[in-house]
Amino acid sequence: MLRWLTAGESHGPSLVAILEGLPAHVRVTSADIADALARRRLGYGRGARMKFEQDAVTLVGGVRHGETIGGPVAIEVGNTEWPKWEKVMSADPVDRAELDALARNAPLTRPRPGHADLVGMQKYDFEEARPILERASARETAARVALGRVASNFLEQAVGARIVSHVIELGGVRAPGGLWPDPDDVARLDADEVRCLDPDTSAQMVARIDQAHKDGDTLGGVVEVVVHGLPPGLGSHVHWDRRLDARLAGALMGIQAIKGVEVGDGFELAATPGSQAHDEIVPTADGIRRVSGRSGGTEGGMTTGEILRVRAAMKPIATVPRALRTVDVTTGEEAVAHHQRSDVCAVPAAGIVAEAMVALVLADAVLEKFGGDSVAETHRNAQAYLDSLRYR
Ligand SMILES: Cc1cc2nc3c(=O)[nH]c(=O)nc-3n(C[C@H](O)[C@H](O)[C@H](O)COP(=O)(O)O)c2cc1C
Ligand SMILES: C=C(O[C@@H]1CC(C(=O)O)=C[C@@H](OP(=O)(O)O)[C@H]1O)C(=O)O
Repeated sequence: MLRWLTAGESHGPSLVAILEGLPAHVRVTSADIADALARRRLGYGRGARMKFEQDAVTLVGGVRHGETIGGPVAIEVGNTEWPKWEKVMSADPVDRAELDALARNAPLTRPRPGHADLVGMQKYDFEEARPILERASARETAARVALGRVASNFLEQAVGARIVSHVIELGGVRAPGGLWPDPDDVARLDADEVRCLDPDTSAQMVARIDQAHKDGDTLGGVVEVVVHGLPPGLGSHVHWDRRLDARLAGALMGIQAIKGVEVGDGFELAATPGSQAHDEIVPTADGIRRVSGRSGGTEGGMTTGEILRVRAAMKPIATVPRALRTVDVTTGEEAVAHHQRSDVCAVPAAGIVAEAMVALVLADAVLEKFGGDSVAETHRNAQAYLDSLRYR
């Protein structure tokens, strides 16, 4: 079983992440993790913080000379904004007068609609939103992306699976259907301002972001994660919580601002007659295959061995520059929500986070099926299983 946790606040000294249960000899370096984190910072429409903050990666445990050694992998991602927040976010008590003198520490009593602010204050008994928004912030996704890179290195080395994501909709602009990226498209996608495969759609998406920026508004969209090279039989039909599609959906919905998930053609299938909705099975020189990929590569909660395809819908950024109505909780009077700075759109970054979540779920499912205390053992077990399928 693969277990993982993250901790840390948006303006704290660092985020920390632990991945436990990975076999030994997974090749991974700090440069790999820094590379994954750099991909998460890409994307047209992100706010000022992405430009002046760096992700400072330290591999704290579980890796020696570029390979995992079987113990928990611990990663620290430093927040380079920390010096400005040292007093406001200090773990130890700080003199009250000193805190009151800091403009940065002004109490956030006008909770922002669409954020965890208000309900978090009610639930955790705080008079202002700072302690809530610090942890609710999607800054935390940097820690997930760091772990996701370790998981995706494992997947590639153990079973040869490779993950890629792309943006298929942004601010209502949709890419043409049926474009599924290949792992070799990653560099091209990363070079595109909105990580969209189709250049014309990409230009329209960028124009839509510019317009939203001018209007003091924000945008959401849809990302698709595509995985090539998975074996059939990850997950199981036998129980709801072992179904791979349920596990993927839960992991994707666990990303900040994700409000919908589809597996394969998802909602569109609901409107399609059965004769055209399923993937027919045929014999080929490559073994038994499906002629289409509408199901998204799962049947009965298990991978089919075809391309896995899942989508996640992100709501528009909730800190809207043209601030929304709220209540000042100190007076109970109507007010406008806090706004300092914000992303106009973070859909391209959400795609990188979605890749990480999918990698973590799949790495867990691979280990559940094939086990192994070294990557070579996982690989041998997977290969023996694939060999046994030759006639099925
Ligand atoms: C990569 C990424 C970046 C985000 N950046 C912002 C941002 O700059 N401003 C903002 O208001 N929300 C941003 N969000 C979304 C909020 O974190 C999220 O909406 C908020 O925590 C409330 O959670 P909920 O939308 O899941 O209810 C971002 C989300 C992601 C995945
Ligand atoms: C810092 C990151 O994203 C942040 C996520 C976020 C939010 O509310 O979720 C709000 C913004 O932070 P701030 O309020 O400090 O400007 C984003 O910059 C990051 O992704 O590394």
